[in-house]
Amino acid sequence: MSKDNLIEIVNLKKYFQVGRNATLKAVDNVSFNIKKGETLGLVGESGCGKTTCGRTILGIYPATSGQVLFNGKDVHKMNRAEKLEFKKNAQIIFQDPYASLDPRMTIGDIIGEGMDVHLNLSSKERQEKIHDLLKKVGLNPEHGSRFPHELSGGQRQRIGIARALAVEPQFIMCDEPISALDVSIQAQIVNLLIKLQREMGLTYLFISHDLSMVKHISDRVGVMYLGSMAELASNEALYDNPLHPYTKALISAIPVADPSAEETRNRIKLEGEVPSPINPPPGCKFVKRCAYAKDICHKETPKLKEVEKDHFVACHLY
Ligand SMILES: Nc1ncnc2c1ncn2[C@@H]1O[C@H](COP(=O)(O)OP(=O)(O)OP(=O)(O)O)[C@@H](O)[C@H]1O
Repeated sequence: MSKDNLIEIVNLKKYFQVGRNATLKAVDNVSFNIKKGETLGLVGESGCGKTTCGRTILGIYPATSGQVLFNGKDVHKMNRAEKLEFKKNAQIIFQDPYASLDPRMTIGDIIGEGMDVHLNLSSKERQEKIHDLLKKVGLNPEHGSRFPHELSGGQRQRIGIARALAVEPQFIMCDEPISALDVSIQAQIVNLLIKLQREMGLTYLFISHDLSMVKHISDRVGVMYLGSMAELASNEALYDNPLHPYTKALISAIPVADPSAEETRNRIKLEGEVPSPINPPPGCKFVKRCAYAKDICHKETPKLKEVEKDHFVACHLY
């Protein structure tokens, strides 16, 4: 394992058994790394496997096969003590700031809960840390005695962030952390995450279907489709020089602010529905979402390969 990597994911599969005979391949042989201190964005249409991938990395779901190495240790083979340490080091920020905070607990106790398990603090230290965290995420110490229903959506997501930070993690999986928020609040939350990352040296997996927000926050970006990685590259390479036809289509659909530019730009239409991951199309699974499909594209789904330095793509055309 390279010492630059915090996380290495090798041939990860997460299959769900649905009904008696069907298998849903939510994550199907995915490999990538997350470097220390970077943000890896994971994008793709609804149901492509982003959340399942993140949850399997965190060990919330057992892997069907493959490995997730965190600081060189396999997350799915850790003993009790290692698991406890991993739970402290790898936190999650949830999509829905309304459902993810216990309405019966005060904000202070929500933030303090993880500290009680993982940090050995006196009650004075605990209180001071809660106050510091509230300030760090742009709230006041007085918010600590309030309940979630007294706060706005943006404020609640700030609490979700403070809760994740409370146990001093190395890694945070941000699972669509802004999609339930008003557009006006979304940039504030993303900028807060960027600021905290710089201050605390955090590593993020940022899951979203909002390609412009992912561009804003990520160092590298992976594009998922039907449980597979279509393309993985640096932020600049992916947005300025997308190689996979599917990535090209997704990027061409990003809304632009200028209506006159909207008329002239070359939008690649994604026709029809995403196929079911229970019954993906035969041959290359990307074929239904590929504007350039040729005869060769009916061979099996190609593996992700490096076609330019640090630019990986799974496509027969390369
Ligand atoms: N516990 C589960 N049991 C069975 N199928 C599941 C389970 N969780 C997810 N799936 C299926 O796995 C596939 C991937 O789902 P997942 O939530 O990971 O996608 P996603 O890309 O995060 O989508 P979204 O953006 O809508 O959250 C979907 O077809 C989903 O229905």
